[in-house]
Amino acid sequence: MTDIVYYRTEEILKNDGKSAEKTWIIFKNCVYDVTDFLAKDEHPGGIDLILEYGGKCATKAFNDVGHSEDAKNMLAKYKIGEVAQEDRKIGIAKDKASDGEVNKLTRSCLSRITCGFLN
Ligand code: HEM
Repeated sequence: MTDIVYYRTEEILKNDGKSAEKTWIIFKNCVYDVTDFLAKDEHPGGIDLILEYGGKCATKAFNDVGHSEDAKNMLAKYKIGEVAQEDRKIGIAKDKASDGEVNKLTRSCLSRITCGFLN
């Protein structure tokens, strides 16, 4: 089993797709490097919508659109790690839409790995 990589707020924020080449977004306390997805230019909602959340939490925006399971599966492929525990309730990582979701004790191991995508 691969160890989970935890990222600090400071590092996530840097990868905003503007000041850095990489675009990372946070979804449900997990970190996704969506640089390659953006390079493909295949997002039906356009690149700019995603870039707006570069380095930040996109959970609410992503959920509000009502993305399909296909979209969630697509996103899952870009996961690179999780937000560090100590940063989950502060700053850009503050994630009201999914507070503590990754670590809910009632979740199965599988759901932790998939970041809740399967339930
Ligand atoms: C990298 C993460 C994302 C992936 C993989 C993704 C994927 C998709 C996919 C596959 C669709 C087609 C409809 C569907 O299957 O649900 C879609 C539509 C859409 N997405 Fe995303 N999306 C992402 C992030 C976002 C974000 C952060 C926003 C911000 C609001 C957004 C806004 C939209 C909108 C508005 C549509 C509808 C476009 C239309 O119908 O014209 N997406 N997305």
